[in-house]
Amino acid sequence: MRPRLRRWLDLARLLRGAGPLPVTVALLVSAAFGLAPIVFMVGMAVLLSRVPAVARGEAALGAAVGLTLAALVAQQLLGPLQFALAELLARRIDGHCVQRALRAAYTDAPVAALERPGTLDLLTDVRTAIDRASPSPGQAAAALPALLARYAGLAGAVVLIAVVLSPLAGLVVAATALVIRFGQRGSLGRFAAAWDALSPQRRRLAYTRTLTTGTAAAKEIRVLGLLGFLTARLDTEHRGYLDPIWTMRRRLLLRPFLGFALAGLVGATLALAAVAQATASGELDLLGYAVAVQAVLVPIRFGVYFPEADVQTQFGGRALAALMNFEHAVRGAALPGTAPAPAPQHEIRFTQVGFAYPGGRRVFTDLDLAIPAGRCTAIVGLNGSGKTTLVKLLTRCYDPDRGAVTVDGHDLRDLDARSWQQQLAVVFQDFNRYELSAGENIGLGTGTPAAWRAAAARAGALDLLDDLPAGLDTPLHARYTGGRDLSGGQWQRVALARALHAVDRGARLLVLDEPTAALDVRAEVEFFDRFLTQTEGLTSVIISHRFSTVRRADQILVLSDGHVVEHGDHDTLIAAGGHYAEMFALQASRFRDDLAAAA
Ligand SMILES: Nc1ncnc2c1ncn2[C@@H]1O[C@H](COP(=O)(O)OP(=O)(O)OP(=O)(O)O)[C@@H](O)[C@H]1O
Repeated sequence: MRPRLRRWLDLARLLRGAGPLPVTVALLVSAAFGLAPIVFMVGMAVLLSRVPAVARGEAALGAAVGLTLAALVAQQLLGPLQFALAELLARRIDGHCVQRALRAAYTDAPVAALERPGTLDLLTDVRTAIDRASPSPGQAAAALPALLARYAGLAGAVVLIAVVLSPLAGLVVAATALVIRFGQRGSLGRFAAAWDALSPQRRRLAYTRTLTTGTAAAKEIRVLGLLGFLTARLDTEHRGYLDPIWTMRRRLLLRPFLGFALAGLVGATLALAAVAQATASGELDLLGYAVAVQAVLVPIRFGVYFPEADVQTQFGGRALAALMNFEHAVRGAALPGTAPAPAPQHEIRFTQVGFAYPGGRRVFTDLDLAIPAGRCTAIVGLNGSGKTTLVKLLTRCYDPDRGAVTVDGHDLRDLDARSWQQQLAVVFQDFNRYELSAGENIGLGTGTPAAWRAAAARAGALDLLDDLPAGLDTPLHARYTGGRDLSGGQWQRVALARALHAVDRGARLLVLDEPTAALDVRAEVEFFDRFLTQTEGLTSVIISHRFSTVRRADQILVLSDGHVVEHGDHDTLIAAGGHYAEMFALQASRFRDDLAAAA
């Protein structure tokens, strides 16, 4: 955790994101709001000390009355204004923080960095704060002017006490206020640190809550009768989280609060005793007495938490620290390479590639394979053989820890990751189903409706689009008015259209990871026939665990346990009578049955 002073400075620096004018106005309003009670105090003291003159309505007191009333009105008006300005600053600053988090997560961060549990935790903390489920960095920074108001009030009161009573009394009162204040903040800081340590419990609880109250698992909860199990689970998670919180509250907040309240009482008693003694000895006239008694009470208010600032600065400050640590972590892990990536002209080659997921077992030890440019390569293998991991290395979600992936002899690690990824059109196995219109799901911010329809036609998704209530404009989720949800196979066609649209826009390597897993048998056959014709001349890689569907590919690589165990075209592999021939025969008989059933 960053040193305390650094964290305050980091927060103050965030204020720049809100623009100079709102910040200046907020600081001035807060200073005035903090000093208004002091002005009111002096005005009241003047009026109290001249009660008979007030009763006679002497004009000489008009200034005191005016000042007192102005201070009273200012207190009433400036409070809400300070609140509104804080909200404005917080919103603006949080907007900048969202940009920073997005930039770090999606530009600087390779997927490998995002999958590290520590980094993921930081990102989750940032997201929770930005969603305002806990105080945000913007709220923390916007609370700084509110703190200024409090300290301006304290400074005013201390000056008054020093002037009317004695500098020593002013010092005692200031010291008492600051001891209570820093003590309370310290307790809050320790509470926040202990709260952080409970994040695994908090996440489990949040997950169980979402599970029980969301729609994702509603079907299974009903049909499998999981309500009792989940309710008990929710109860256990609640206890696991809330019991330690309450213990911490008593230990870290309540007991120190009682101690500091006692310290405040002692300080105030000493100050009031000094007021009594000075009054008795005649050193203090009525005006001085009235000022001192009110001023002594101001620092006592430092014995409570400031609802407008404390939780915000404490927890929002931690969220900012999480954001800064996240930026640091992903920048440190950024993929190397700056050279612009060439489009593959000759081949992409994996040479002696080794790779293991962080903390996981080794997926590849010495993987060797070549993907010729302008041809279709199919990679087949059983579940867990490493096919998707190969796609992740090819798309530079990760870099290998041994060996190299090269494009026409250029090591991918020397190339700028973004420029390489711009050459790719990819449908991942777990591709995203965006809650956007059908057209936007294909174009994702690029192209025209005509281009989307052309890509959809090639992906076999045109009938599907024409069947939607508002065609390309139909939102692809039932929760939106006029929206429509799609079946797994229909979504897969939309994802294919998205990839083919990317090819139209200049992508030079098409990678499809299990593109037909959700299609029925007839659609799968159709897809491959159409796909190979339409992508002729394009470098394409198709991953599948169905051996029987990729036989028309120019080259088939059989992956087993992280190694290419066979390669060649379909006829060569069948003639070889190895693993491919065996799996093909096994799956093809099933495939024929399914096809016959579909026909
Ligand atoms: N993010 C990850 N972290 C740790 N291990 C992983 C991760 N993703 C995959 N693995 C492991 O890597 C191995 C290869 O997985 P991969 O997903 O590449 O296989 P696959 O051939 O694509 O399988 P499938 O056909 O089921 O999609 C498996 O043992 C898997 O458990």
